[in-house]
Amino acid sequence: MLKQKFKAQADKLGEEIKQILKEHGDTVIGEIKLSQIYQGMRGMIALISETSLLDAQDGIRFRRHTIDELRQKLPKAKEGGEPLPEALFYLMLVGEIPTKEEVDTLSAILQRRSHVPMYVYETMKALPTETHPMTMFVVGIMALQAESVFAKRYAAGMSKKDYWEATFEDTLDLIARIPHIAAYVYRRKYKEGKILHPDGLLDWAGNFAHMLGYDDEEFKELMRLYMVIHADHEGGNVSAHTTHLVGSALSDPYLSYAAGMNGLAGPLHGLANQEVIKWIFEMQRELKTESPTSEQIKQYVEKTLAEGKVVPGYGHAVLRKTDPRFIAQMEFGKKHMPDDPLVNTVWRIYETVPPILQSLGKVKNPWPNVDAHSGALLVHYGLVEYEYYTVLFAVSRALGVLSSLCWDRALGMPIERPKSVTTAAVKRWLNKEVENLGD
Ligand SMILES: CC(=O)SCCNC(=O)CCNC(=O)[C@H](O)C(C)(C)COP(=O)(O)OP(=O)(O)OC[C@H]1O[C@@H](n2cnc3c(N)ncnc32)[C@H](O)[C@@H]1OP(=O)(O)O
Ligand SMILES: O=C([O-])CC(=O)C(=O)O
Repeated sequence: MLKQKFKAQADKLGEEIKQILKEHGDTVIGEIKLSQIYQGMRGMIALISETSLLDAQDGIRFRRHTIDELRQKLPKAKEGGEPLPEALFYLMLVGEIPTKEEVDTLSAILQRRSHVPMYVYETMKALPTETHPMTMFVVGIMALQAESVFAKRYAAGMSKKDYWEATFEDTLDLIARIPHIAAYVYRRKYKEGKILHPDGLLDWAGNFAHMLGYDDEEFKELMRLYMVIHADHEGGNVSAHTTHLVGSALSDPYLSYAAGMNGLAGPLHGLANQEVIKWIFEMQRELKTESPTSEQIKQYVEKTLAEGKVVPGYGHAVLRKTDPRFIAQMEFGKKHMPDDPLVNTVWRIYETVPPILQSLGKVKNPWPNVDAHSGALLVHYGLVEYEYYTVLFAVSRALGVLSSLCWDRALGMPIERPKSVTTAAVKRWLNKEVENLGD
């Protein structure tokens, strides 16, 4: 059983960590420059996250498997198709690639746990329809928090040794229920509240596509790919770090995930996926063409920069090459919609933007990230409501941040509380008025 398998892996790793710390706990792993504490802690190794690891050149690896490898090795809904996101969740939790049978069992477990109480829908319904989909979504998650096993058991006096199990239960419940909340947000906001019933025979992402109202088999494949590639990006990104941080106070998985998703809703992070399509639509409107030329794109990019704005979908805090998640989506586009004008515009932007950003001399990574591509694929299938795109990202990110939270509690991670200092304290230290920074 998945739970027992996870616990056995966690116990094994817990022992190894104990030993590592016993032998090497005092080993110095690097030095911190003053600039780093003013500049977003870039490059500082400060966290442990077991589910994935980011390489600046090669991109994300989930348990050492690249996106390419996952697309080949993970079980699929159909021959030659995209990997099943449940399989990635299993891999992140247990560290092993599951068999198709194991994934099917997990899909069935998620189906069984997917009931969302009526009051959660009523809470979301109370919001005006103009409310941003991410706000509606997080309100839904917060309403659902009343269901938390962790919160109930903690209130009843749960022992530390059981935290992992309560977190595991909440994680499975949340992953099962999140697509239902997300689909409700879409149908309520954009489809006059006409809710679609789940299809119990479909996998997690296939059923999500169905509940959104997209039964095209190709769209279901896109959802499977989308849910895999957005799931995790090691531990330091805003959504993963926030979920981990809030969870470290023993806030339950509902509270922790909701907190992380409020971070995902920022335009420099997950909201960039809506900003990209908004920016392209504005460009098309302004230039009065569906397919702007490279020269027209160049001028529009220069205008964007002159207005003091960022080019959405480009740049990254860690990556220094084209995001392999962008490439995976480009491959999907080449296979399924090579002549789509909007998708072709995204590819022309890819040829045009990097040299312009490079020429600024300050942008550390001029290449596209995951968000530069995702919207165009969705528009192709008719999902044009770009304000909704970050909710899709949030559904996927649940797989990574919640499996990480299971690891946090299973490994007995403590409350996170780094030290901060004031600039006055920095000045006192630089002037040698005090011996240690922070005194
Ligand atoms: C899923 C994800 O979260 S992926 C990221 C999604 N976000 C985006 O696509 C938004 C556009 N990109 C950006 O704003 C940035 O590249 C970030 C937020 C992703 C990374 O930020 P940083 O690590 O600070 O980037 P970097 O060190 O390269 O920034 C240096 C300078 O280049 C600028 N810069 C970086 N990327 C861009 C860009 N795409 N367009 C214009 N300027 C940029 C920064 O704003 C900064 O300018 P400043 O010194 O005047 O403040
Ligand atoms: O790694 C980051 O900082 C942002 C990102 O691409 C992600 O979270 O998917």
